[in-house]
Amino acid sequence: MAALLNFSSHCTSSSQTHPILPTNSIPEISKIFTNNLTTSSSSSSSSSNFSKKFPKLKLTRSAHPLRKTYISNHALKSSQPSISPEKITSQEDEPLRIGIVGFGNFGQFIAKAIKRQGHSVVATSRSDYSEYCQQNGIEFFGNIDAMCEEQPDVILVCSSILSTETVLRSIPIHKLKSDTIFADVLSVKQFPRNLFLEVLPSDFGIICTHPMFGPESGKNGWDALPFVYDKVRIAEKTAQERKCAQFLSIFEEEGCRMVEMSCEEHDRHAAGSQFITHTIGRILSHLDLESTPINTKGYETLLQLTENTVSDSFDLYYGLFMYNVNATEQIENLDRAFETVKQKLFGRLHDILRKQIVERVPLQGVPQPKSREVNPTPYFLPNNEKMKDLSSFAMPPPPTSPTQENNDGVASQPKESLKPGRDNLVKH
Ligand SMILES: O=C(O)C(=O)C[C@]1(C(=O)O)C=C[C@@H](O)C=C1
Repeated sequence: MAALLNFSSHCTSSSQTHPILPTNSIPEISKIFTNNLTTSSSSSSSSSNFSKKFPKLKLTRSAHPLRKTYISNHALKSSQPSISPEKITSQEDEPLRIGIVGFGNFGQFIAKAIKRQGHSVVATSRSDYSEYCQQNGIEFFGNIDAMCEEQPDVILVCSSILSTETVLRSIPIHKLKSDTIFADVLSVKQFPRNLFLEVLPSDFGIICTHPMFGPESGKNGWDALPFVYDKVRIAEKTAQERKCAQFLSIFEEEGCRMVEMSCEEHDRHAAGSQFITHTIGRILSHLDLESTPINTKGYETLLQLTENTVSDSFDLYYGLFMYNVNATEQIENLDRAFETVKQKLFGRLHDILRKQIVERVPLQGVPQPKSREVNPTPYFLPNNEKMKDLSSFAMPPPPTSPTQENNDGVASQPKESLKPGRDNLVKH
């Protein structure tokens, strides 16, 4: 186990090149990710009545009459005492200062909403985004140390799944306020939760989130799009709790459907939905599908799915697989499902063929033989006469003359040129 743990940290650490995994080690690695949950509280302190606790949010919600808050079992089961609304947020709360670590597409996409909601953003990234930040009212720092000196209330990790551990371990934690909240937006949830719990000091807050949309699917607004969150470790009745509520209100105010859910539950659902979607998209991309003049709606959907999937990085897809303990099972389910479908098709074909061969049942719609022929030849096969010389029904009969047509209307080929195989089946 220890060796495997080392292996797991190697997998997720600095270099982004991972050793090729022996297939049989994948379930073992999956177990590590689930078993390594030592201190996870995975709790949600509040929750059963989100809107009561956030009167400010209620106002916005009434402007969206169709919006519903989905409260998961996880949230309902929470045994934590509820807290009076005034202790959670107050109208006088200062806007948050949010530090985004990893400022690629996704970081920029989230930053826009944070700004729209009146909070300030500082950002850092391996690449230089200073120009973009200057144009968008964001302070950019070329190194993470300088950004942490700004002491953001929330550090929002927007790195890729594969680089998150390296990024997290490079943050100079001692420069931050002791009640800083760490949040992430990864498409997998148990992995960052366990990592945060392992690396961050116990006073630091932890909230794991997953906006179930991105720059493409959320480009026309976030209304009714699901936003999953798990308040893994937020100190109750403290400024940290208020800041956490303010942070969540960004997404609520943008119109998201807030879904409080444990990281385990998220990963189970996401493996059966997002991971399957990306897998089908990746498979289809290998078919090089092209638009035709007669596309059906369904086909258009597949083309769109393929395009969307391949425009995401392969690292994202690999992350969805490698860092979700449920993904391997889904690949296996998919394999089985494909086999079942093939069996259904070929099984039926086989039944028909056997009926013809054994029970001599003629195929519907196929011309019946002349009455003097007692035993009609199965539709697929050469007639009995011609079968005499054949070692296999795949071999057509020897020609009587090089170009003479046989009874089945198929020109015979000279014997020497015949090889057993699909192309030599008698066709009608
Ligand atoms: O909108 C996009 O660009 C996305 O690809 C979004 C998408 C997805 O659809 O799988 C990708 C990553 C996020 O975790 C959530 C959703």
